[in-house]
Amino acid sequence: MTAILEAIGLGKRYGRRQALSDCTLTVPAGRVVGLVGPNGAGKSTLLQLACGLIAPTSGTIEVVGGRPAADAAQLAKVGFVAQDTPTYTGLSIADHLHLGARLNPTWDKGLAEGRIRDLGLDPAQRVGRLSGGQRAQVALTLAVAKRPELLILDEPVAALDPLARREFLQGLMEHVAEHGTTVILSSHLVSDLERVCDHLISLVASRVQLAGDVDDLVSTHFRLTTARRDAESLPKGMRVLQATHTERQSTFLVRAGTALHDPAWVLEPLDLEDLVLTYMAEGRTATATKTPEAQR
Ligand SMILES: Nc1ncnc2c1ncn2[C@@H]1O[C@H](COP(=O)(O)OP(=O)(O)OP(=O)(O)O)[C@@H](O)[C@H]1O
Repeated sequence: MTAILEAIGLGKRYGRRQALSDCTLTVPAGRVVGLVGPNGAGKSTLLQLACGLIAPTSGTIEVVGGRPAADAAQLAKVGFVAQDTPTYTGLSIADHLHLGARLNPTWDKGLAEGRIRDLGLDPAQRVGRLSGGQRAQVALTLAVAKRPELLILDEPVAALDPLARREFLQGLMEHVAEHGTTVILSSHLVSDLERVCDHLISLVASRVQLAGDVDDLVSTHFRLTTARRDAESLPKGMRVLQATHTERQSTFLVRAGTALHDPAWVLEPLDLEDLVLTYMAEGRTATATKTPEAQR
């Protein structure tokens, strides 16, 4: 497996606030990676460290074989669309494309102009007059026309309506299919991620809680329903993430390394949304049980 991002003990602290802690992570190349986690979990911090906008306070990070933003060649390998899809409101779309061409040695003029045309946008239009969805598309066009090896998108669809979101993600997937770009995409919309991602990273309370291929994660997580019993009585090797009980019945959300067979159990696979929410809830409980001092 070729890694496109490798972090070892990566951390970022702002004064007394730890934004990211002890993050050790390998992101395989050629994937569309979903980054999830509750507000303030450290997603933007990790993405900004990956593109070199901020420097770590501990540990190391390498992207596409080098230190983020180390030099012009390294900058050219990574495309980044920040959370607020920044653009110059007073400039036209064509001005943005000219700027992109001047600033990026690997600029693909045909790709940029073709994308704007396919979107039905007028290059003479001032970007400040575009809708949020159209502005997001312009920002994505600027990032992909660099022809980066790694494309980092920080909640690019957060402000878009469901149709604009679908179109944005469709455009992204078409680009990935054609150019093989690795994408890391943060979002709170797990159903969107479920459609486009094949690898998932979950951050909770500044720490990596879960990382892996979506297929592997989905095939090892289950909802298990049985006659009422304690979690401790389940076989070893099964990790119980959540347990609920009625008078007669127990339901466990579990992670199991091997296939589960017991005629007394009803097993259902967890979809990605259930899985993500279960881990988030588990992370919240763990954080809540820490002392306030330990959380700082
Ligand atoms: N420039 C900064 N100065 C001080 N604290 C910061 C700064 N940037 C982020 N933080 C803090 O670091 C933590 C992680 O923030 P971050 O923006 O990475 O979270 P996030 O997971 O992207 O959140 P959201 O989903 O709300 O966008 C938060 O507690 C935040 O307040």
